[in-house]
Amino acid sequence: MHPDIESERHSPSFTVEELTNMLDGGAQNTALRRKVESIIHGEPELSLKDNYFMTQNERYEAAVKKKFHILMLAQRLGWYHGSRELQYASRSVSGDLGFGIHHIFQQSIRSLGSEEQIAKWDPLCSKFQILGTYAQTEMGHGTYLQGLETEATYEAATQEFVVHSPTMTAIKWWPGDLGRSATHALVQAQLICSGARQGMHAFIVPIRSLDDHSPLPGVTTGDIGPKMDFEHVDNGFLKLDHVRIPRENMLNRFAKVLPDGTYIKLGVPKSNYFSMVVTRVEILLSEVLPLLQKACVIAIRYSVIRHQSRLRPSDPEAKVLDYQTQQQKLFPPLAMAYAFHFVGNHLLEFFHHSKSFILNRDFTLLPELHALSAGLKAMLSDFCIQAVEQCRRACGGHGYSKLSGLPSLLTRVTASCTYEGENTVLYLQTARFLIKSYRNTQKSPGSASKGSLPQSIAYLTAPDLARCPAQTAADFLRPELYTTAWAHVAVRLIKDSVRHLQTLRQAGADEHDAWNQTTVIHIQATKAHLHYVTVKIFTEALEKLESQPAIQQVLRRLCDLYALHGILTNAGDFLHDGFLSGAQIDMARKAYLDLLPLIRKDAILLTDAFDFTDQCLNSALGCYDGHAYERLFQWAQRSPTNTEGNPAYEKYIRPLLQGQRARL
Ligand SMILES: CCCCCCC/C=C/C(=O)SCCNC(=O)CCNC(=O)[C@H](O)C(C)(C)COP(=O)(O)OP(=O)(O)OC[C@H]1O[C@@H](n2cnc3c(N)ncnc32)[C@H](O)[C@@H]1OP(=O)(O)O
Ligand SMILES: Cc1cc2nc3c(=O)[nH]c(=O)nc-3n(C[C@H](O)[C@H](O)[C@H](O)COP(=O)(O)OP(=O)(O)OC[C@H]3O[C@@H](n4cnc5c(N)ncnc54)[C@H](O)[C@@H]3O)c2cc1C
Repeated sequence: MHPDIESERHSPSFTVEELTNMLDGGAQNTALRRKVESIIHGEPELSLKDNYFMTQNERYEAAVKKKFHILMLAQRLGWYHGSRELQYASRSVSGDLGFGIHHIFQQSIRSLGSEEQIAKWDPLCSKFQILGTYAQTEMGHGTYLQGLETEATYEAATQEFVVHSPTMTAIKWWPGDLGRSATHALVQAQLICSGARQGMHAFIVPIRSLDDHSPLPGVTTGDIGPKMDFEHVDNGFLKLDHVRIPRENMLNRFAKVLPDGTYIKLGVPKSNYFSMVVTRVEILLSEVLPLLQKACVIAIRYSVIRHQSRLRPSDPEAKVLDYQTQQQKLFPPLAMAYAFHFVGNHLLEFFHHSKSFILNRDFTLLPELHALSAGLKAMLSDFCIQAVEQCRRACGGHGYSKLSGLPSLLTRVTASCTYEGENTVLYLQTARFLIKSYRNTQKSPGSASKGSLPQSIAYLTAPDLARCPAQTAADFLRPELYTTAWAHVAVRLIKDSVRHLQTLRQAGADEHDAWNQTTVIHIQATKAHLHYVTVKIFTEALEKLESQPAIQQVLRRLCDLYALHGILTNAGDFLHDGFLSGAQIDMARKAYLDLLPLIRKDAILLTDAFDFTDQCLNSALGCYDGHAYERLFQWAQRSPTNTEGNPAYEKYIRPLLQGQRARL
């Protein structure tokens, strides 16, 4: 153990194991996770160690090999499909597995299929007798689903749908697991029946032979080529030329087509968008948050073994984590990593609660679920991307080396601002819900349509203070004070959004122009709302930790830091109407800066609590024992740049050097 990191673990103010258990949802889960990890790390086929040296083809093959190997292990050990064991196995290999979108395919069938369809397709998915992709995005449209061009035209005579890509821009582009793996695609296409277009519906289309994997007649498919990352996934293209599928292959929980072509709607207009809600919720905890947590672990561990410069001329060189600016870089990401753990869990709970109603065609909770999941997906992924980059930069030159693990975390998390809905577009969905809801509160008291507000926006009608009562820096460490402050700003900005819309409308702009010309303002309001939501969820989660005071205290500091960091980086919004004065901003800043050294004491333990194994972190800088330099040196020796000779020397460098010598 490196003494610089060992000393950080000497006098803990809380029990790391207890915090790990809490993050895992109980000690029995921690024990199970560790058992699975030890099995996974005992299998050489499941090692991540050569990942940084692989080509795109090698990454894909390695990911498929790992998936295959894990499935064989699961069969042997009795880990059933969807079990916790398999989730932990995936975490152990950092999700670096093939067939991730097969899971989305299966979940989409569960959300959009009837019970009979689920009974037919679900076991095939669970047993990997078919491999699926979720094929929605096209070359020409990803966001605007009404603009999708793929057509599924019903033919009553044969009781079949003819699925067709009529243009170049209709080619499906991006779906994961499509390029080289999938045998079936869940194709989102415009339904045309009895001559009428009915909007986007989901169809199961077989695309590759189950015998020899060749594309089926009418199917042109392949991989879309090199990407920024996600090299382990074969994102693909799919062109369909009048491919025929039986009527039963339209997923019909929310709509169906009768044999004679009559269209029957069973849900609300956007029911078929439900699969996206499901995925947005799922990816936050499995694919986005762990990347931020790992970046924090790596950067904070490295920052206690990295010495650079002196705090005082007479001192030895300081650990870089002792510089206030380094703490300012790394502790807000750490606070986010904890905040988003609670936010993700809260969203998951709300999702499970709403899902059963929605599947039974009670859509009362859908608008709130959609608005909350879309907004949180956008905000959490935006913040995680910024925070991972901050962690990378906090590691100086070594943060630019792939061997640190940080560049891969960054390029992977970067995709999350685009997939499952581009973030701007998702913020605007939340904005639409906020504005509609706020307008609803303004209807006259007797109006029939004025209902009670959904829980996440109930604060819109709560009594509001015009001025923040804080008189000292310590006041800013009161959760009710900063939660109220965020509520005040969010309500003011939402009102402002509505006012701007009204002003433009009164000036003669039509509804759509007025919307477009105010979208920047709506996004500002939406972000304030989401700040409020995350602060509120974090503070409420901590209230429940009364029985673990040491953990409550250490997390409370992170919660305070998260809330105050948000206030200070958006100070203008709080100063705008005089809710906070300049003097109060100074108090908030003092409270914030005073938190940094307190968090500093526990920083390593707070990262240890995430309990990522060294194999899973796969970082030369971030290992538990702190021996970063030794690992960097050893790992660099393994690089093909050092092991495979240098053909450029023979071809160019030698002739160049020898040619120059001849002329000397
Ligand atoms: C191992 C895994 C690693 C990770 C792998 C990542 C895999 C990635 C997969 C994918 O990316 S799959 C493709 C995902 N694509 C998207 O998310 C597309 C984004 N676009 C949309 O969601 C929608 O089209 C839109 C942006 C919401 C706009 O749609 P549209 O123009 O048709 O609607 P609007 O007119 O704006 O709104 C109408 C109305 O509908 C409500 N609404 C919209 N979406 C939903 C929904 N999902 N659920 C419920 N309701 C929805 C919206 O609130 C409006 O309601 P009202 O205000 O009219 O009441
Ligand atoms: C790694 C990765 C994996 C993916 N996996 C899948 C998959 O498995 N299946 C699948 O179907 N798709 C997948 N996708 C596609 C992804 O879902 C889309 O790329 C995404 O939804 C964004 O759509 P787009 O590309 O059309 O962006 P565009 O909508 O073209 O975005 C371009 C710009 O236009 C802006 N814009 C668009 N509409 C509006 C608007 N109404 N108001 C304001 N601004 C707007 C956006 O904010 C953005 O700045 C994947 C993408 C990636 C990167």
